[in-house]
Amino acid sequence: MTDVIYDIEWLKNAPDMELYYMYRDVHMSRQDHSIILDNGLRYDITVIPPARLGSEFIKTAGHYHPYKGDTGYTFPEVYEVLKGKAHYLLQKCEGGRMADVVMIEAVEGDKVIIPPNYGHVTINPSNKELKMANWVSRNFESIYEPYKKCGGAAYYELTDGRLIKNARCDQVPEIRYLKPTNYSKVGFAKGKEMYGLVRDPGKLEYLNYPEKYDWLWEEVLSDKNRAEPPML
Ligand SMILES: O=P(O)(O)OC[C@H]1O[C@](O)(CO)[C@@H](O)[C@@H]1O
Repeated sequence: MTDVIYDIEWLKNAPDMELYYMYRDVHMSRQDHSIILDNGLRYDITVIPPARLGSEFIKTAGHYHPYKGDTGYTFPEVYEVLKGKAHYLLQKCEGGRMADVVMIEAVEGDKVIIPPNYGHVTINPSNKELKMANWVSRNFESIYEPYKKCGGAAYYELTDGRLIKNARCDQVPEIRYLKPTNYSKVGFAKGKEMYGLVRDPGKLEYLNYPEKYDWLWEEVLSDKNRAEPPML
């Protein structure tokens, strides 16, 4: 984490803290687990306690996912906020420059799809615990190097509410604020945890076959989903 933190002064004397907790490959029964394995999926839970990294809100390290073979699509992911509030900060690098930066604010029950070719960081911008779940393909490992090399994501979210551009990133565009992707078309239902999709894994097919879902990626990234910038 030391490579991706904004407040370098704070870091000099920062305590050795546990920042967040990831529970991997969670399932409620053996039968569920065998469906999850058969479909090449993984369900994880992440808990990010409220904390500050000096003048910055606590966040995950940030990573990209690898390309799926030669499809030109990296593996996507989907999150659900189980408790608290999250800011998902997505970024896409193209031809060596930052082509798009998106922030999605999500609260309990919201689902947020991370489309292919976007890296992501999750920020807990509150003084309460954030608990979230994700479905993702189990067929890859995350790539951390680009975030480490740049000293973090394209923006840092400070505890006074400001979003500061990362000076080490080239030509950073303004943030586009989008709404959560609570789409019934991919099986999400208000008030229902997406863990339940273990009974309908076809609805999660886009996680392993992103090349078949252009309509979904268009929708997820569309300016029609514009939201107001979040208020602290
Ligand atoms: O790998 P990082 O950047 O620490 O981010 C952790 C997040 O990524 C995931 O490992 C999956 O992309 C989640 O389970 C977790 O919330």
